[in-house]
Amino acid sequence: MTTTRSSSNRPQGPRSRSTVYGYPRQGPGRQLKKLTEAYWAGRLDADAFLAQTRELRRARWIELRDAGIDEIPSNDFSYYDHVLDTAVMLGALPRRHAPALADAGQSPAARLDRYFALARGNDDAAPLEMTKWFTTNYHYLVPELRPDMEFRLDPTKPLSEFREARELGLTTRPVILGPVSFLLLSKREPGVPGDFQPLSLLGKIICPYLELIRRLFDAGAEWVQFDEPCLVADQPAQVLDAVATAYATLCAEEFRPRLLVATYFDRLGDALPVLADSPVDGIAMDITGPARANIDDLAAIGGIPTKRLVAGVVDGRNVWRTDLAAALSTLGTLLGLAGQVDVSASCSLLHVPLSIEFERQLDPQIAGWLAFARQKLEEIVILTRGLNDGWEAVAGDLQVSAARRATRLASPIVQVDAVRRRAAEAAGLPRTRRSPYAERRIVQRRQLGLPALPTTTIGSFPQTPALRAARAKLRAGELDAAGYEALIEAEIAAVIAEQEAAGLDVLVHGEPERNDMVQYFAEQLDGFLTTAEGWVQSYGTRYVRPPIVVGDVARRGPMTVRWATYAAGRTQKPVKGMLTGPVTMLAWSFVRDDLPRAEVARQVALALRDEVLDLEAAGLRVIQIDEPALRESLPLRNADRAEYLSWAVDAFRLVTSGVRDETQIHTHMCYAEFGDILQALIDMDADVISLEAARSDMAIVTDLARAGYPNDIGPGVWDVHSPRIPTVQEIVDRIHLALKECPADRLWINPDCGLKTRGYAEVRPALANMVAAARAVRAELGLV
Ligand SMILES: Nc1nc2c(c(=O)[nH]1)N[C@@H](CNc1ccc(C(=O)N[C@@H](CCC(=O)N[C@@H](CCC(=O)N[C@@H](CCC(=O)O)C(=O)O)C(=O)O)C(=O)O)cc1)CN2
Ligand code: MET
Ligand SMILES: [Zn+2]
Repeated sequence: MTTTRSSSNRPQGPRSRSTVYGYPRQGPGRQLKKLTEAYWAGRLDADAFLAQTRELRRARWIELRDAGIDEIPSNDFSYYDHVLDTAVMLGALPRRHAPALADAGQSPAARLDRYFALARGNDDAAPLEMTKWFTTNYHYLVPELRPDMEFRLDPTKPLSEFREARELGLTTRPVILGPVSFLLLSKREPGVPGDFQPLSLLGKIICPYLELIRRLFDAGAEWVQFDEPCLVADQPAQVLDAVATAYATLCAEEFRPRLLVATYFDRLGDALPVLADSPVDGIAMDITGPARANIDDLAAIGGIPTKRLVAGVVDGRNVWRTDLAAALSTLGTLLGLAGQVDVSASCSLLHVPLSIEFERQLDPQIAGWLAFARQKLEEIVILTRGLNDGWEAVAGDLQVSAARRATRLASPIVQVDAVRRRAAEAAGLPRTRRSPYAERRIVQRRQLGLPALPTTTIGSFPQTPALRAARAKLRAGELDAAGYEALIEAEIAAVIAEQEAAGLDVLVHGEPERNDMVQYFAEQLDGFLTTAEGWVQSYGTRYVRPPIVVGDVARRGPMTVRWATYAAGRTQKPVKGMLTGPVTMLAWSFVRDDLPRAEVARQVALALRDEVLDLEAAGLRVIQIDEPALRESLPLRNADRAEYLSWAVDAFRLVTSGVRDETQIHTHMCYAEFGDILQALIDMDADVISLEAARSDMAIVTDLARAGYPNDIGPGVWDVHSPRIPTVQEIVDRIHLALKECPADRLWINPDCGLKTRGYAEVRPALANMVAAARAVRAELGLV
């Protein structure tokens, strides 16, 4: 590695400062989850909840301060989601929640309940919709706007958090979702005409933002951060104009803190000159991965000599230790391109676990390769010191960093020759099924003996507290493997019986043995590490522990065959084997940074291909490979999309192309805008694809039909994200909608997604209604 040591004689200029945009909210041991769920269950009253969560915020600030972070954020904390917080702050709430608002008064308990009702719904009003936050596995709540919306600032949250931190002697930088991204991330409130564009509310929404910065200024804020992550996607001129207008207006305010516009997850592209020419005081940019293009783009416009640049050189989305020498060298380059250069992570640290220190079972050498949020703070502080005081001041740290990288690159678990050889040979494997779909479907129909409009589910059945408790006991050594497996068998038998009773056509084993659809496989594959405490917020109080792809991936042995065959042995009906696909395995893991993702995906695909063939050999005639993350991983910039889709589809086909024509391959996807990837869905050539559709009135079926989608489709007829039980009539109506666009002999009837977060009290009647609806439509059409 060659680096220039230019930063030790850095140009005269202000000293650099260390900062972050956000820190994990949950606290050690997922305190926030536990407090919130206790509050919801009535086990904790509002006062206690508020007092204890306040303590959690204090502890986070103290942690940042003690780590040596110079400029500490506030308002990055949230009880549920920061986009919802912004909507509440702006008074941008749908009408169906307005009565609750009016009744709520201003008591803290009433405010909390109203807030959680927006997130989770209540008897009177459905919640806001949840969707993926850019290319991450975090979900935000989608604000709903209408043309006549009157925004009204409620600055309680940012102001009180700012003051709480002040009590610790800290002047924080409030972090707030900026006006343009807020509007772009919102949608129309139900009932609003389709031609309404949320962005048209820009003129109105600026007023509460102006008032907010005045109020924060009065409270003593020196800087405010407005997040505009939407600027890293390709945006039309209209959006870029909106950015210019919005920030010109905000900066024209006389009594205001300085404004930092923060962007992350990719490069700024055309938005860079717009921000550079705007009067904002600082710009925060991602300087990792493809976003390193920001460096050349900055140079091309002559830098931002009058502004502050916050350089996100520490990857906020992955868990590898930063190459400190390389980062310091990058920072040295950036010094010439801005009035001031500060050091940060590429995005909020919300997307990584809290600290590697909690992984006590981990090999210390491997732990040394990893940086979770707390370790990233250390890296940011070291880099800032290096930038200010020269390389010599951090020579020891650079040495440790280099030594850790060296052990990683030389480790026998990182590169496994047999895996490399097999992956290289896989280039020659066919990627197509033996016969085209039109022929496969005939043999599959014949041997599966399914009725028209076959009914099935997406895989998981309720993950009961008893199952989770059993796994916890197994881990703690209070239950042995045999006892645990007996429990899982009993659960599978019960799930099969449930489905027989409901009258479903293609059954599943219910996934009771899986802690998570990604972690479960990662635990059984070489090359993956899993964590004990590496929780990352997925939505609200739900967390995941993303595994870490540390080395070459290979299957040790069959992973699902035991449970799949056990289930198949309990019924005459076909049972669907259930696997998580390669793209989703990568998307919901932290992936190694020393090998192209396409290559890692191919290794995972080969492992899954073996599993598929083992399931087939064991007699499973239907196998589903879930790819719910295929859409969310689509790169934000159009220019990067084709390459991604090409390897993603290739990996799926590598998993599935080895089976006989008789074996029916299903795939499943949820939470997504599929419009951009319709051709990829066709190219995957699954015999059956199930998709989320209930909430969007089956619109996906129209999209697929227009795109000429040729294979079977299972648009979800039951929105499993809501506790509501759909009626038979509602489901019949949805089937009718789907039948307008899809012939009956290619249509399946299933829920939107798995049932793991639901309870049997909902699942039982909803499945019965779903089967009754399918039967009613079959009868009506004279089909059997
Ligand atoms: N990786 C991933 N990403 C995804 C999804 C997904 O399924 N997996 N689905 C979407 C998001 N949906 C989600 C839906 C549910 C949960 C969820 O329920 N998470 C659980 C944890 C799931 C888990 O890891 N369970 C483990 C550990 C459970 C646990 O917390 N155990 C306790 C003890 C529990 C007890 O004694 O009862 C402990 O370790 O402290 C298990 O079952 O074994 C939670 O937050 O509570 C997460 C995401 C998109 N992204
Ligand atoms: C997030 S997609 C979930 C698919 C999985 N088979 C399940 O049913 O839970
Ligand atoms: Zn799903």
